[in-house]
Amino acid sequence: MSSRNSKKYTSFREEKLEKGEPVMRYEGSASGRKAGMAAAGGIDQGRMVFLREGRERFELQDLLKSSAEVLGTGNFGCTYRATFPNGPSVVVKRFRDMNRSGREDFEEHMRRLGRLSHPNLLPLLAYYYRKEEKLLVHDYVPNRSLALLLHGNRGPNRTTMLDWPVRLKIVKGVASALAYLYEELPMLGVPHGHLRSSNVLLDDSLEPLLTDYALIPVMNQSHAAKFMVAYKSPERKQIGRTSKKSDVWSLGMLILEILTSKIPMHDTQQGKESADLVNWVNSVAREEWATQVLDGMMGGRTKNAEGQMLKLLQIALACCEENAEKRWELKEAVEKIQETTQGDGDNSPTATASEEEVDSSKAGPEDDLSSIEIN
Ligand SMILES: Nc1ncnc2c1ncn2[C@@H]1O[C@H](COP(=O)(O)OP(=O)(O)OP(=O)(O)O)[C@@H](O)[C@H]1O
Repeated sequence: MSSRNSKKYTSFREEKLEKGEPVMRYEGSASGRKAGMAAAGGIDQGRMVFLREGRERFELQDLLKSSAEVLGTGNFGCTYRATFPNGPSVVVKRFRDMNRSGREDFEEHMRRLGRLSHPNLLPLLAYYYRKEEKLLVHDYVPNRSLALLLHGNRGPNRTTMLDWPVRLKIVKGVASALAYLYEELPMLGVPHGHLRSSNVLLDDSLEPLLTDYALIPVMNQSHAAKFMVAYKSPERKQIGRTSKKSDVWSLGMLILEILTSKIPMHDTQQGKESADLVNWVNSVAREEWATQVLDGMMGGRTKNAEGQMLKLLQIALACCEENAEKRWELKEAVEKIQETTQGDGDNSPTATASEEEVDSSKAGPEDDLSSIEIN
């Protein structure tokens, strides 16, 4: 390295950091996706702060020495899976645009997030603070994300894993975690802020675990405005600001995605053709919803399944109401979702309906929906 270069960068890794590129040392795996965290240098000041009792602790140096796999590069930085020799895997997410607050406020917010505890929230295990960059550490969730299962695997696995009871369980779990966030973080303008299918992870029993929640208060505002899902809500476009109801809109979009297996517009790459899910559903005649809108791969029709799917579709559309004033509060949306199966009895895949029962459950979506009030 020339002296000019060595003056500018003390190492290859710092050069990468400065250029805003993901920093890693490739170890020559066939896919090129295995990387050593060892090279993630330039982050060796500061300390790793753990937020959970009873969890195995490690230092930043251990993390840097672990073997790491890049899970993806999202809008905020790179996300790695780091595996310790004889230890568990953790996920380390690197954020560069997280300087909205000073260190004290940042740490206070992290402690607040560290105290959250809900079966459908992925706990924040630890964080690392450096002015230029923050690391957030969570457990690795082997089933990865709902986005991957819905859109990344069109094979037989998707049919068997994401059947209707599982999708309903995911919707209910997400709703319950959101309700918890709203209760615990009433001081936040938008308590989740980035609800999308890649931030819904699935545990071994396919229970949903929300991640990337409550980060708006610490994200640089311009970056949040450009990339966070809450900022894509109609009110942000109409009146230039988000509100507590922005998460309700995101929830509606997520439910539409779950029911149709189509990717919402805010999640598609620029230039890639896509349909706005709300407009698309509304463009299909109601009598056709069961056959044209609902993902046929949900399969396993139980006695009441189709009626429940259509109820949930109506609820999702109500959550996506353009006018935020008229849109439900989160509490109301969650109640409607939890009521979806009320009085329907067993919804397990074993309670499969006979052909006749399935046919009769198709008898006019409006009949099935008459019991829910929208708006
Ligand atoms: N704890 C985790 N366990 C397993 N997979 C995870 C975990 N956290 C994130 N992922 C997956 O890693 C990939 C990259 O995540 P990342 O958060 O960087 O990007 P994203 O969710 O696609 O976009 P965004 O940056 O907007 O959140 C995604 O597929 C995500 O679902």
